[in-house]
Amino acid sequence: MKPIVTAAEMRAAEAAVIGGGTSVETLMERAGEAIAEAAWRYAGTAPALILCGPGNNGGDGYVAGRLLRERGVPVRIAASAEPRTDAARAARVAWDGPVEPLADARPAPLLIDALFGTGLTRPLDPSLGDALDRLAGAARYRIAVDLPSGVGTDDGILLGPVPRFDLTIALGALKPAHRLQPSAALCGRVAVADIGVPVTARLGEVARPRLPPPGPADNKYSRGMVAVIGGEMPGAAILAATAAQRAGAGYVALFGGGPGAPAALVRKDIGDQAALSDPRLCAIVIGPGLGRTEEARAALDRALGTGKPLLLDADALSLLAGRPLPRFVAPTLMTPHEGEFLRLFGRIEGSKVERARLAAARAGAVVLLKGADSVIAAPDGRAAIAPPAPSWLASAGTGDVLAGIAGAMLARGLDAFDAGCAALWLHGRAAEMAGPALIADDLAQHLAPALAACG
Ligand SMILES: NC(=O)C1=CN([C@@H]2O[C@H](COP(=O)(O)OP(=O)(O)OC[C@H]3O[C@@H](n4cnc5c(N)ncnc54)[C@H](O)[C@@H]3O)[C@@H](O)[C@H]2O)[C@@H](O)CC1
Ligand SMILES: Nc1ncnc2c1ncn2[C@@H]1O[C@H](COP(=O)(O)OP(=O)(O)O)[C@@H](O)[C@H]1O
Ligand SMILES: [K+]
Repeated sequence: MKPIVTAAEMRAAEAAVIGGGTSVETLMERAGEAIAEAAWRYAGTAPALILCGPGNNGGDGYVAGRLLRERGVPVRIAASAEPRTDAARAARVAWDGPVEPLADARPAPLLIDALFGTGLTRPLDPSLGDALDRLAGAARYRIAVDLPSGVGTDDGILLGPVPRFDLTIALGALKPAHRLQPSAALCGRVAVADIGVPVTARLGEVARPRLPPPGPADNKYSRGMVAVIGGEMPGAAILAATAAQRAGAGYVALFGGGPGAPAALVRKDIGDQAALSDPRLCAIVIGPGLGRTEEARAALDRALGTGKPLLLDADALSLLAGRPLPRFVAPTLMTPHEGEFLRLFGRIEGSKVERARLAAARAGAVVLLKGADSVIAAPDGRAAIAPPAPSWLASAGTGDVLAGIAGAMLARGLDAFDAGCAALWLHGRAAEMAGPALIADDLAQHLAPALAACG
């Protein structure tokens, strides 16, 4: 997993490197080199305007300006304030060109935003925000140093209006704001620059899972047997069941549910307790299309009573809301969207990562909080953010598909956190391949190549 570090973790990592004998100036020089290199590759010799703030983010900007100029790029620098750190002051002195006041700066084809990075603590002064917006709007290429100025590093909120960038150079490591909305959408492409600062993080980006294909010793049961419990809306359960099949489960049984499913789907009666207790059954997916009737509640209680690994989604989550959560005896993965999350856990303050973490600890289950920036957290503190996925996923039924994939991952023996991570990756990859205007049904047919990439 690529590490994702908070501002405090990044500061601690930098302090450790500095304590080991590397100067801040050296780190700033490396950051400036990375920015100059990226700008050169991206915009060539297009004239640049670099906006420098008072901290080390601004310092990175002065270094990048000097190095771009050495490459023959016409560079102008505009500052919002005098440098306030020793390293930024030194970088300012080493820049031998003029520094314009930001308010009067004229735009240039390439805009590099080095106003604020991880040190931003309060909303931008409106005049500063206006200047950034004006200059970014008039530029052809927009690059942010570390972060777009005006975003909250750890929660991705916008502390004022923030323009859209084409490229963001994340220094040392990804920060939550590069992956959490709304800021993630404003970063453009995010490139991580190695500045020689090793980081340790409690959070990561969901990575491609290792899912080896079946071997000669496998049979349909050993590959994972999944039960999907149907209900009032049969389409949703069929989407989940088909996804479980295409995500590699060897045997998928649909309990209840209507017509139109693949012939390979084994059909069971909704109340078939013996089949649900089959010792070969490795995971139960319940919620998509379940409904909230008394029959649905009874089906949920039966599933909870089996003590088997569970994927709880949609109506199963709504049925659990408003009463104390049961104590889950087997690995359990909950996949709420924001509405279901609110119903289940009430209002929780903090970033999406903190909210998912707290909910997981409270539930004693892994919580995968869906959205354009899906976050997964385990009760033991593990947490990850999904890589960006196509917004075409905002389409009815795609969550049912995710639930089915996750059921297959649980059934193949992954723990609930790893199962959720693997499902997120496969789901996103299948969506990329399905392309524009995808519908949930399309995702299943793209799971095969996604899965093949994980072998
Ligand atoms: N510390 C280090 O060793 C390194 C830091 N690097 C860069 O340094 C950045 C962090 O530097 P800093 O901690 O100096 O922080 P920033 O440069 O992000 O900004 C901090 C400064 O802005 C002021 N400030 C905060 N919010 C403000 C607001 N709304 N309006 C006006 N002023 C405001 C603070 O009082 C402080 O003076 C990183 O994002 C990265 O770009 C890199 O140079 C690599 C090495
Ligand atoms: N704008 C978006 N960008 C990327 N993924 C999204 C976006 N909106 C929703 N998704 C994903 O699509 C799925 C929708 O699931 P859900 O809300 O449960 O819908 P449904 O119940 O109709 O299946 C989730 O996996 C979610 O993360
Ligand atoms: K910046």
